[in-house]
Amino acid sequence: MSRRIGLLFGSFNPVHIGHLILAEHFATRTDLAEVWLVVTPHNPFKATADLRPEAERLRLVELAIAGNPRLRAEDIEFGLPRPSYTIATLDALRQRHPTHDFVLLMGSDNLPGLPRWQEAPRLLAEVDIYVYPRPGTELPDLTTFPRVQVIAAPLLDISATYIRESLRASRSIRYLVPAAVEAELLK
Ligand SMILES: Nc1ncnc2c1ncn2[C@@H]1O[C@H](COP(=O)(O)OP(=O)(O)OP(=O)(O)O)[C@@H](O)[C@H]1O
Ligand SMILES: O=C(O)c1ccc[n+]([C@@H]2O[C@H](COP(=O)([O-])O)[C@@H](O)[C@H]2O)c1
Repeated sequence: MSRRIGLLFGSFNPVHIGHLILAEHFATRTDLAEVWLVVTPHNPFKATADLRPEAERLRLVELAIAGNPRLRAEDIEFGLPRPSYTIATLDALRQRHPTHDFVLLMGSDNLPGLPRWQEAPRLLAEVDIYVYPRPGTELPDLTTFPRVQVIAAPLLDISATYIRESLRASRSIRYLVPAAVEAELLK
């Protein structure tokens, strides 16, 4: 039987416990065997003033998940054309891991825009998507998304932006990121 692998895409600038709690939740409380944190390189359409180099963001994810056999840091997008379209990443992952069955993980805030993603009809036809409800977003009519399943997950109201702001203001990031990540960020 193929292994079902959840994909959590993000800039992880930097990774924080919100990401980790979410990843661990899907890896241990759904039918997924593993969750891979796919580090997205720079999105050319987004501001980058305080974006750490991709290799550094990947290393922080590796530090954060060290010793957890169900989580993995994935750098496949570093070698793909930019911007990173999810369908292209999925194709590349399937080519590299033909026996795995990939599932997209995303917050409900992403759903309304999904039909405008690259090759959306093929993406929506080919892959299961687990959507976790996010406060402040309403779920659209799911009949247009037959492969979408809504799965509640524990959410923390923190973001990488909050971590970056805290660092800039020399405020504590203790417990907001794993200790090893904190040590690296404070170097
Ligand atoms: N606290 C959180 N709870 C649930 N999902 C989250 C949380 N923080 C981020 N995510 C989701 O995790 C994925 C990767 O997040 P991303 O790297 O963009 O982090 P972020 O913390 O939202 O970053 P930033 O503040 O820089 O925009 C995205 O789909 C994002 O919506
Ligand atoms: O494939 C696409 O066309 C596409 C368009 C927008 C977003 N995405 C995916 O959604 C993730 C979050 O996007 P964003 O723009 O909300 O940061 C991003 O890392 C991509 O994996 C993908």
